[in-house]
Amino acid sequence: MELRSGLPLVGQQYAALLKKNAILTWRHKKSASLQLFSSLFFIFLIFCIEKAIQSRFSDTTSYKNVHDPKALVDHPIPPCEDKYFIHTPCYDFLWSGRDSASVSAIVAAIMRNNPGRPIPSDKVMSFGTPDEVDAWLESNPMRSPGALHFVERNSTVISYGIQTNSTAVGRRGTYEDPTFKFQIPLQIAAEREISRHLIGDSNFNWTMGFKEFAHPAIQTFSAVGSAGPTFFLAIAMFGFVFQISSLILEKELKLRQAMSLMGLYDSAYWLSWFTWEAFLTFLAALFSVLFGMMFQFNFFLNNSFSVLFLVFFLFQLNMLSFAFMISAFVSKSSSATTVGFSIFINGFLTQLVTLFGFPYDDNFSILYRVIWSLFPPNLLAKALDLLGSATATSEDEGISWRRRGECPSRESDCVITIDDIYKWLISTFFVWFLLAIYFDNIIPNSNGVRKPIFYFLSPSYWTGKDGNKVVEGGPCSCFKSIPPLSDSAPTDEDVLEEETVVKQQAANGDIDPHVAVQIRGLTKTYAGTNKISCCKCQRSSPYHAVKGVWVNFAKDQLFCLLGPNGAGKTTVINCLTGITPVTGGDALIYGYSVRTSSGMSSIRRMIGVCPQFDILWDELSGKEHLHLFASIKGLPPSTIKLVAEKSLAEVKLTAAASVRSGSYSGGMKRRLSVAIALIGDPKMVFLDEPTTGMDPITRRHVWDIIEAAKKGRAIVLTTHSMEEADILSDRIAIMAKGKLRCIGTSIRLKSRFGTGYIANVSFHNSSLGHTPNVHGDTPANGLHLELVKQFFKDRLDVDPKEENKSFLTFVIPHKKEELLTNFFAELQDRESEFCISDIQLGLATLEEVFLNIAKQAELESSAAERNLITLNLSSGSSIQIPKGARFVGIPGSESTEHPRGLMVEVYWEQDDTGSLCVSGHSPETDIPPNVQPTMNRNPSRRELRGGGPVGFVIDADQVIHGR
Ligand SMILES: Nc1ncnc2c1ncn2[C@@H]1O[C@H](COP(=O)(O)OP(=O)(O)OP(=O)(O)O)[C@@H](O)[C@H]1O
Repeated sequence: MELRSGLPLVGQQYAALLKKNAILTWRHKKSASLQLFSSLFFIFLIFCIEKAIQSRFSDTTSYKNVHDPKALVDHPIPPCEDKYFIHTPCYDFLWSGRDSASVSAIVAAIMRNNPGRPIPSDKVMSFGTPDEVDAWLESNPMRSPGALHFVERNSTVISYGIQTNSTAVGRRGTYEDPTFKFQIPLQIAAEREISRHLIGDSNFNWTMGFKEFAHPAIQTFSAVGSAGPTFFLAIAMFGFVFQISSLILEKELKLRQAMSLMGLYDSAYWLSWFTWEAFLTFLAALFSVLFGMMFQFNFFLNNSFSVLFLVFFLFQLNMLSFAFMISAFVSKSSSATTVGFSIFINGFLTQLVTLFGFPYDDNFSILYRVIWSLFPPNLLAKALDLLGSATATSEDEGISWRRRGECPSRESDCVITIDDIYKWLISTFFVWFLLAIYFDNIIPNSNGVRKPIFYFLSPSYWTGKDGNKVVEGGPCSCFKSIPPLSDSAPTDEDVLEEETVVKQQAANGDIDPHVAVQIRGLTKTYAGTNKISCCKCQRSSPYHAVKGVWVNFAKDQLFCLLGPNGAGKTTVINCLTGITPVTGGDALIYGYSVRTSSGMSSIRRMIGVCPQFDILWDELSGKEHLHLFASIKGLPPSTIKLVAEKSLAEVKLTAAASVRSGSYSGGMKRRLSVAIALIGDPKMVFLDEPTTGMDPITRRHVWDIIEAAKKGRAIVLTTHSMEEADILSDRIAIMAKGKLRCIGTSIRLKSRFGTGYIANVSFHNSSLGHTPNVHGDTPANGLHLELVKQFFKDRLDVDPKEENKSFLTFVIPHKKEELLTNFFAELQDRESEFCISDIQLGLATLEEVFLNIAKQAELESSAAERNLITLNLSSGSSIQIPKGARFVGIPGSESTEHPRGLMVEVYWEQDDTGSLCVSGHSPETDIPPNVQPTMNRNPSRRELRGGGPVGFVIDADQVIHGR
C-alpha cells in the first residue's frame, strides 16, 4: 500500500489529531463545560459585587454625575432607632432650658409638628442646662443622636444650639451622614418653632432646602474594571489547567512518543493542539462578552463588542501559549493543578499591583512596562481598567472600535491604549508559543532525550538533512566523559560466528537481500544522572546497557530476544526505533541507518511498534485508535476504514470496536497494541512482550496473528514466555548484561546449553491396588518405582530429578547420548515388568537454557563486581557464593572422612523481577577427585560479618565428568 508523505501527510495527521482532540473534549464534557461556561458564574459574582457597591454608594453622590441636584426639604426628625449602632431605649433628641416656659412650649411644638411623625414624650428627655446634658451623654453613650440647647434671652430673643454625634459610621457597606440625617432636621424644627413662638402665629411657615453643587462624578468605580481582572483570570485558568494536563498526559503516558514513532510531524502535533484550543478559547471569549451583556453591565453594553471580544480572546490565547510553554517544564500531569494555582496567585498579585498604577504611568521607565507586559494577566488588568473607566458612569460612552487607539478622557497620564494592549498581546503570544516549541525540543523527554540547545542555529535543521540530531541529559548537565567500553570478543562460538559474518558484510558494504536489520556493534551507554549541589556537580556513574551487539535479523522471520530483566532488550528496540540515540555502532533497517535523521524518518515509515506498556488513550475506542494511527502512518484516507475493521477483526476486537479502551481488560489492550503495531503493513515490527497479561486462549490467538504476520516482514519479539519463544521464533538470541550470550534456533540452543535429555516415565495408577486394570496391566507400587530408579542408575548413572508415586523424571547428560538407543529399547521391552504406562524423551526446555545462560552471566558479573550472596547450608553453617554459581566448594570442610572437602550444587530460580535467587541446594557431597584442589583459606572477619566464608566455584564440566 502506497503511504502518503510530505505536505499531504502533514495535513492528514493534522486533521486526525484535530478529530482526536475534539473527541477527547467531547468525552470530557465536564471540563469542557467549565472551560466554556465558567464565565457565567464569575460574571454573576461580579454582578453581585456591583449590586452591593451600588447599595453602599446609594447615600453618596461622589460616584455619580450630578447635573441637577435635588433640594432636601422638610426633613422630619428621624426616630432615634434609625441611628446606626444606637443603644435602646433611646431618645430622638435631648434638650436643655426646661426652666423657661417659652422653651418648653417650643419643644412641645417641635414634637407635635414633626412632619409625618409626632414625637411621643417618652422619646425626648429634658434638662436644665447644657452641662447636665453633657454629663448625661457621658454616662449614657449612644442613646440619642442629638441635643437642642435653648436660652430665652428676653421676650424677643430665644437663642439655640445643636449638638450631634458627627462621626460618620458605616454599616454593611452603607455610610451614615449625621449632618443630613440628624443635624439639619433638628435645626429646621428648632428655627421653625422659635419663629412661630416669637411671632405668635402657629401657622407661620417657610420652605427651606439644602442642595449640593452640580458636579461630575468625583470618584469612579467599575465592578468589572476593578474585580474583573481576577475573575477573568480565574476563568482563563480552567482552560490553562486542562490544557497543561492534556499536554503533559500525552508526554507522561508516552502517547506522543508512540505517535512520533509512527512518523508524526511535530508541526502537525502543535498545529492541531493550537487550532483546537484556539477554537475553544474563541467560544469562551464570546460567551464571556455575551454573558456580560446579559447582566446589563455598562462595561459590556457601552464598550464596543469587537473591542471587548478581542481583549478576552487575545488574553486567553496568550494564556494558551503560556500553558504550552509551561508544560515543557512539567513532567507529571498531576502537577497541572498546582502549577495552575501558582500562576493564578501570581497573576492575582501582579494584577493588584497593576491596578495600583504600576508600571503603566509616565513615572516608570519603558523597561518596566516591557517586562511587566510579558505576563498576560497584567495586560488583561490594564485593559479592563481602561475599559472600566471608560464606562464608569452611565453617561460614559465607552471605547468604540474606531477610538481603541485613544486614551479614555479620564486618564490624564495614560501611556497605553487598548490598541497598544492588542499589539502587546499578539507579540507575547508569539514569544510564548516560540518558547514553548523551543523548550519542548531542548528539555529532555521521558527517555531523557533532547535536541542541542542551539539546534535551530544549525543549517541542517532547516534543510531537513540530519537536523534531528538528539543528545541525552539535561541542558545544565555537568559534563563528564563516559568511560570507554572494553571490547571483548564473545565467548560463544555461534555469537562469534554471527559477529564475524556481520563484520565481514559491514566491511565489504554488502547488504544481504535476505537481511532486514543489520546491527553493527550497537552500544548504548546511559550517562549517569546529575545532582548539582553547592557548586559541585555529582553524577552517578554511566551504565553500559548494550555492550556491542552484532547480529542480522532476516526477512520473513521472527527473531526472538530473550533475557532476564535489565538485560538490554528494550534498549536495543529503543535504539532501533529511534526512541533513544545509540552511543556507538550502527544499525541498518532495510538499508537505512538509525544514526541519521533522514534514515530514521524513512525507518519510521516502515516500522510498527508494540511497546512494553500499552500506550493508549482511555477515552478513545479501539476503532478510533486505529483510525488515528493509520492516519498518522499515512494510509490513504479511503482505505483507513477498511484497514481498521480488518485489524480489529484479526485481534478479535470487532465487538468492542466502539468501546473506550479505558474499559478494556489488560489482554484486550495488548491485542489493540498489537493491531496498532501491524497497521499500515509495516516491513519491520517490534513486539516488546506483546502477550503480557493475556489468558492462555487469547495468547494462542495472538500467536496465530504473529505467525501469520511473519510473511513479508521481519519481526523482533521480546518475551519472558519461553513457550512463546519456542513456538514463534525462527531464531533466538539470549541477552544478559548487555551482551548476546547465545544465538540460534530453539533446538540448537537446547542441545548446546541444556543439561541434556529429559526422560519422563509414567506408571500405571497404583491407587487401584494390585488388581490388573482394564488393559490387563498390573498397577505400579513403590517397588516398581525403585526398580526403575535402579535401572536408570545402573545403566546411565542418573538419579531422578523429580518423582512422585506415578512418575519419575530423569535428566540425562549429553555425554550418555550413545547409550540411549539401547537403553530405551530395553526399557520399552520391560515396560510391563516395571508397570510403565508411558515413556517420553525430550530435549531440555528453553527455560533451562535461559536459566543456565542467565546464571552464567550473573556469575561473570558477580566475579567482576564481587557480587556475593549468602547460602544457608542445611548443616547450619553459611557461606557466601557468587550469584549464579552452580557447584560450590565449602571452604574448611576437609577432614579425614572427606579429604578433598565438601561441595553443594546450588539450585537457582528467577524471582518476580526476573533476578536469580537461590531455591535450594543439594546435600553436601565429596568434591570429585578430578576437581583441582583449591587452597582454602581461613575466613576473614569481614567475610564472617558478611555471612560466612566465600565458597569457591567448581567448574560444572569437571563435576559432571568426574561422576
Ligand atoms: N533511561 C535510562 N537511564 C539509565 N539507565 C537505564 C535507562 N533505561 C534503561 N536503563 C537501564 O538499562 C538496563 C537495560 O534496560 P532494558 O529496559 O533495556 O532491559 P530489558 O532487557 O528490556 O528488561 P525488561 O525485561 O525488564 O524489560 C537496565 O539496567 C536499566 O535499568
